[in-house]
Amino acid sequence: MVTINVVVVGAGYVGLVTGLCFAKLGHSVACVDVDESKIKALRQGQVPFYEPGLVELLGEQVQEGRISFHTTFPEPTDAAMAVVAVGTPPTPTGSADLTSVFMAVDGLARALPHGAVVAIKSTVPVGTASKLKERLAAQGRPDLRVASVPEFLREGQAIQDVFRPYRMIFGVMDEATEQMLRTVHEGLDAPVVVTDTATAEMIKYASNAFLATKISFINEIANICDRVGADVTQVAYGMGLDPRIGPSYLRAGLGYGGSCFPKDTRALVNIAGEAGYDFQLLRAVVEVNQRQRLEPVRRLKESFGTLAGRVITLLGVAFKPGTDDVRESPAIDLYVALMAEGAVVRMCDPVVRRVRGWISGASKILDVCNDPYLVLAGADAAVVVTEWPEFVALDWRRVARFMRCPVVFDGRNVLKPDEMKMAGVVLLSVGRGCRSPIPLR
Ligand SMILES: NC(=O)c1ccc[n+]([C@@H]2O[C@H](COP(=O)([O-])OP(=O)(O)OC[C@H]3O[C@@H](n4cnc5c(N)ncnc54)[C@H](O)[C@@H]3O)[C@@H](O)[C@H]2O)c1
Ligand SMILES: O=c1ccn([C@@H]2O[C@H](COP(=O)(O)OP(=O)(O)O[C@H]3O[C@H](CO)[C@@H](O)[C@H](O)[C@H]3O)[C@@H](O)[C@H]2O)c(=O)[nH]1
Repeated sequence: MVTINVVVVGAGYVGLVTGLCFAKLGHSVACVDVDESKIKALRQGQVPFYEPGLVELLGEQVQEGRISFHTTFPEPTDAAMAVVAVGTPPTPTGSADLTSVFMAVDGLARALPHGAVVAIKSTVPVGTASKLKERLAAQGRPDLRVASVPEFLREGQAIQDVFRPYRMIFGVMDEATEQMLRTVHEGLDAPVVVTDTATAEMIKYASNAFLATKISFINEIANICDRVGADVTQVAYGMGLDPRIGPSYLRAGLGYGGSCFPKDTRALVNIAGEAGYDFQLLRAVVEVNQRQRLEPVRRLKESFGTLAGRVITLLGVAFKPGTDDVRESPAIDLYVALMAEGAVVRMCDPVVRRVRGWISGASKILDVCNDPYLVLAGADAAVVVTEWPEFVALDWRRVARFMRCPVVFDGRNVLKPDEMKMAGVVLLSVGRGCRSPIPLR
């Protein structure tokens, strides 16, 4: 195999895991990040976020001497390929903010040797690779080759997704770039789709938008199930057995969160709008998702009458299990909405320790407890926001005894109704056929 020198710009979820993957494949990797504390931690073998298996993989590759961490570009570098994996957060209008991508590419323009490949892994609007090519040419670097190599990893299982991807998309402008990408990815066993860069960029957005659509669709079905007395978990199972539909992304609940689906769906609505097209379907997907997050507030209000003074415990703050990422977590919207109703809100999560939330127009740091029994004691209701196995495995009989009112809203449909009934819990769920308000003491 050929060893390639690779520079990875951005050492977050995507950059770090990608860098480690290339290192493991035998390449020599330099990771660059502007965040000094992140680089310092990585040099000490610490991963500044929670991702299963990453600390071990980092330790192994540092030991092998195949990966190094920097706060500035090694200038000039002999890297034949650079990967751009910096953040592309949403602007207030919902489109992707490309400031970090431009900074990264401008840095690479000064650092890379002749003919190197600049592979964009950040999720960027369709047409960005072409614009970056022009930007590089304007800086006297028409020789640099720009590619779009979107990333599809899921947080919480990032290593598995990067080492065993469902597919690899190589958006290229010439054959030499395709060849370089094939060489660098040699050893990964997945179908390769070679396209132009705009198509590759669209594959990324369309994939996320489609998965988000499945989620909003099943949440709509769930809301109807509640009104007509059907069980959405069985509906999803029955639907998913049809291979044309498939079982994945049909778990009804409090909707999607995280750093990608919310941002990328809004960005695609914007991309369409800027191209003169109204993406009606996706706009509805976004709207349904926003409404779904607050379903527990409506349902608890129906039952309690008012939430003023009620103690409500949110079980789960991370946007999904297996990560400490709280970006766009439904828990934060729920916290704010419950506080606005006058409730006393407590939060619990096995890995998140604190979270920032906008309360009454001010940004506040909110503490998160890691002992569910502590925050459930004396509570009037609990909401399962994140389906951590720790919450499913609670001694619910014990919990029901020491909650003031043993009401649990299962926002992820992970608790077993029969077991909860036996434990003495009043269970509310999403789409399992119980819409009528349960009058509560
Ligand atoms: N997180 C995911 O699951 C995921 C999956 C697929 C694609 N993506 C996309 O990949 C991109 C990165 O996402 P992430 O979650 O890894 O972000 P992140 O915020 O975890 O990491 C981005 C890193 O880039 C660094 N950075 C910013 N500007 C820089 C610069 N000019 N030079 C060097 N470093 C710089 C930041 O300090 C940060 O450490 C985004 O576009 C995202 O949409 C994310
Ligand atoms: O049936 C389902 C499946 C997921 N979710 C929610 O959807 C969100 C996203 O979940 P997941 O896809 O597992 O997490 P991410 O790490 O955000 O990964 C998505 O976003 C990444 C960033 O673009 C992509 O790379 C991945 O392919 C894509 O799955 C989470 O809030 C989940 O709770 C549901 O509500 N129901």
